[in-house]
Amino acid sequence: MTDWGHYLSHMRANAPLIQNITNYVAMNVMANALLASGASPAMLHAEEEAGEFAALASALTINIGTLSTDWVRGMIVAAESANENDTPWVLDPVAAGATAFRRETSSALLALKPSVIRGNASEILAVCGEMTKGKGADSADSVTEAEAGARALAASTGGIVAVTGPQDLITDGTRAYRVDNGHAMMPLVTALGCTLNGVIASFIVGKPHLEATTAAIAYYGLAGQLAAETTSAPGSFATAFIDALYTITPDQLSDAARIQES
Ligand SMILES: Nc1ncnc2c1ncn2[C@@H]1O[C@H](COP(=O)(O)OP(=O)(O)OP(=O)(O)O)[C@@H](O)[C@H]1O
Ligand SMILES: Cc1ncsc1CCO
Ligand SMILES: [Mg+2]
Repeated sequence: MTDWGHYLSHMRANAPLIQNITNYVAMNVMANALLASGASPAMLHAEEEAGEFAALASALTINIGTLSTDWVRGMIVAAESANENDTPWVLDPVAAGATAFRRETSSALLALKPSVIRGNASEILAVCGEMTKGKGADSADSVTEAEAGARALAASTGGIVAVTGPQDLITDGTRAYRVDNGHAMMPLVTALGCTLNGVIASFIVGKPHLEATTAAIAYYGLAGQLAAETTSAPGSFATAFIDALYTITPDQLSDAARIQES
C-alpha cells in the first residue's frame, strides 16, 4: 500500500525552493501556504531573471491568472530553462478559454510540455479545445466531464494532468487516482487552486510525479477538512487552512488520505 504521508515528510526534509510566476491575487496566500507546508517560495517573473532563477529552483509553477505581454515572456524563458535543467514545472491555465490571449498563451506553454497541468474542470476542457460552460476563473463543469479530455491531454503532453473540484482526478493518461479529501469552503477562498500548484510543485521534486501530485492534493484537501472543523465562514477558514497545512503530520496524512486508483 502506498505510504502517502512519506511524500509530505520527503518534501519537508528537503524544503524545496519553489519559483512561482503567479497572479497578483494568489501571490501572498501562495507564499504563506508554501512556508506553512515546509517549502521555500520565491515569487518572480521578469524576463531578465526568470530563466536564470529557474535554473536554481527545485521546481517552477506558471499561472496565467493575471496576464500581460511582459509576463508571458518571463513565463516562456522560465519554462525553457526548467526543461533544460530537468526541473519539474506545473502549469495552471487559469480561465484558459476566456480570451484569445489566454488561449494563445496556454498553447505556447503546453508546447513546452509541463510536468503537471492543474486546473479546474472548465479550464482543463478549454485547454483540450472542448466546449466549456466556464467563463472566468471558477469552474462551471464537473470533474467527470473533463476526465476523457484530461487523459488525452496527459497522453499528448507526456505529463500529469490534475483536474480539481469536489473530487479530484489525477492522471498520466493511462493510470488515474481520485482524491476525496477537500471541503466545499475551499472554492469560496480565492486562489486556493493557484496556491495548490506550489504545493504540488514542492511534492514532485525527486518523486514520481503521478503519486506525488496525488499526495499533494490529498494533503491540501485534508487541510481544508481540518480548517472546516474550526470555522464556518470563508475569512477565518483561509487562516485556519494555512494553520492546518502547518500542523498536519505525515502520519495524519497517511491515515486520512482518501485516495483510490481507477
Ligand atoms: N466542492 C468541493 N469540495 C471539496 N473540495 C473542493 C471543492 N471544490 C474545490 N475543492 C478543492 O479546492 C482546491 C482548489 O480546487 P479548485 O478546483 O477550486 O481550484 P480553482 O478553481 O483553480 O481555484 P482558484 O482559481 O480560485 O485558484 C482543491 O484542493 C480541490 O480539491
Ligand atoms: C480571481 C482571479 N482573477 C484572475 S486570477 C484569479 C485568482 C483565481 O484563479
Ligand atoms: Mg484556478
